[in-house]
Amino acid sequence: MAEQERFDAAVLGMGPGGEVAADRLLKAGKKVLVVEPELIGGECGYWACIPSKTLLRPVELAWSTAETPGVTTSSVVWEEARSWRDDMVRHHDDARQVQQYEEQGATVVRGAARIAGPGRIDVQGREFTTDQIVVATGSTARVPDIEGLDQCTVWTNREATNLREVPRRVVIIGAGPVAVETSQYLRGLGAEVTILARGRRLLGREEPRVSELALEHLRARGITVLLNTSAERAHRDGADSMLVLPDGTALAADAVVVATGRQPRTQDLGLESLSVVLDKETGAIEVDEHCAGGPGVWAVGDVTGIMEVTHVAKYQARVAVDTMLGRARSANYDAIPRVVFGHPEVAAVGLTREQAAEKMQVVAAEVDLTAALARPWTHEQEPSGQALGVLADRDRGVLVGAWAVAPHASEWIHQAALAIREQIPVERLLDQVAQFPTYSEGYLAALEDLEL
Ligand SMILES: Cc1cc2nc3c(=O)[nH]c(=O)nc-3n(C[C@H](O)[C@H](O)[C@H](O)COP(=O)(O)OP(=O)(O)OC[C@H]3O[C@@H](n4cnc5c(N)ncnc54)[C@H](O)[C@@H]3O)c2cc1C
Ligand SMILES: NC(=O)c1ccc[n+]([C@@H]2O[C@H](COP(=O)([O-])OP(=O)(O)OC[C@H]3O[C@@H](n4cnc5c(N)ncnc54)[C@H](O)[C@@H]3O)[C@@H](O)[C@H]2O)c1
Repeated sequence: MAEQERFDAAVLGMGPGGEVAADRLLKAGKKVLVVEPELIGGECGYWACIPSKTLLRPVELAWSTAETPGVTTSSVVWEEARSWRDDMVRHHDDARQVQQYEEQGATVVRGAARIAGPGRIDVQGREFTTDQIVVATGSTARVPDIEGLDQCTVWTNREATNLREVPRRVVIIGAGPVAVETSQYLRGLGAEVTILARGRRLLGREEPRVSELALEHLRARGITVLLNTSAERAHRDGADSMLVLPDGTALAADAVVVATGRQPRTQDLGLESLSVVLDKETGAIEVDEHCAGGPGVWAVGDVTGIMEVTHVAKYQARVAVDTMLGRARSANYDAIPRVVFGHPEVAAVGLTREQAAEKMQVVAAEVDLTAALARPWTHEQEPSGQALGVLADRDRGVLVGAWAVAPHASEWIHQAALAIREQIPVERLLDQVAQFPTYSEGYLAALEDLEL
């Protein structure tokens, strides 16, 4: 008979969702099993958030430096930037993380977990029993079904964030956050970059105005953005990967980056042995407001397909574990910020105007930050394309959405997140006093323009 050990909880997958769940359970004194086939830190730590933000940083600094009088224009030294990225992804070595979890009392098992039945986990022939299972197995890149693409040099987020050499010509398929961020660091590192967007705009989840500004900025950096098109077929021609567009244009690339969304990792997990429901279209685990997928089973992060960002994975883990520990919480996905890092940053929170108009009498205002504020001019010499938009419910007099395209927007969007989530009346927000000269002052300018 196989070895059997009993645990209070088993965490399957140690990306940000799994890590927060495990940390919280260990702090509560629980006996915890953690299972991870690759590296503790997950996709986010090694192939997504961390390396992409690390590669964007030298690029944005080089671009900022060029825009700031009195500083020597710096160029990015690839080998040094790469070395910092390698440090940030821990050279794909998680020995310290394993040790830290073991020191906290966890049992760490390397391997792919399979659920053998309620409360039963199998990892490559080792069996464990547990009262609770937390599924935090994340997602993988979805590769589009394009004839001949398999003959090409195709990069998912994994190769794109861990590149060793910068390709000369890159074509990116997709127009979401991954495409917009990746295009900027590759461009800043010297590649010729073309984005193929199958829709009319970039960042299709955001306000059309956000898409317009993002497009302006990318094009100003020399990134080619082709809208309303995609690769119809592909083939290899010597060293070149060739993508053929519907109008017959053939694009040659040294690497084709697929940035076409994510696939929740629910296959081969043995979920059929539990009363868990998977979304028919995406395969994501359906969860209730406590992130429970069934009795004794919880799911957090990308595997739920709810909002595939790290801050949501971590939030869901807090909700699930607190509920498991008898302090029931319900997840509220209102007003969770969405950010696209780059130069400048794009940030948004709450509803878009189209979404809001279905539910309420909506009023909107947009402020050109370069016209309204001093800060853009003390930040760079010739600022342009920087704006803040706000949306309010006329009847309730509260904000329901906001977006910004400007430096550091990822940080100061949180003021709108707080106002929306807590439904702070616009009247009260108008009495806030933001420090001078900052981007935060933009809120007053935008709120004063709202015709409530
Ligand atoms: C290029 C890119 C950049 C991004 N940048 C950002 C960003 O800046 N900010 C942000 O908020 N979000 C960002 N995201 C999204 C973010 O990476 C994900 O939302 C986040 O990683 C989800 O965390 P998770 O814990 O659900 O899963 P993951 O990070 O995917 O981790 C899941 C873990 O489960 C493990 N696993 C898989 N199968 C099994 C199994 N059978 N048994 C046990 N373990 C298993 C995997 O090996 C992995 O370690 C980015 C995504 C991409 C692609
Ligand atoms: N800063 C951040 O927080 C950050 C950064 C990167 C990614 N993420 C998250 O990671 C997830 C994945 O991002 P993403 O940009 O890959 O996905 P996405 O789902 O946001 O966008 C996918 C894009 O690919 C296009 N597409 C899909 N299938 C296609 C096909 N067959 N041919 C051509 N185009 C196709 C879509 O039209 C869309 O533009 C998202 O949820 C995103 O929010 C977050």
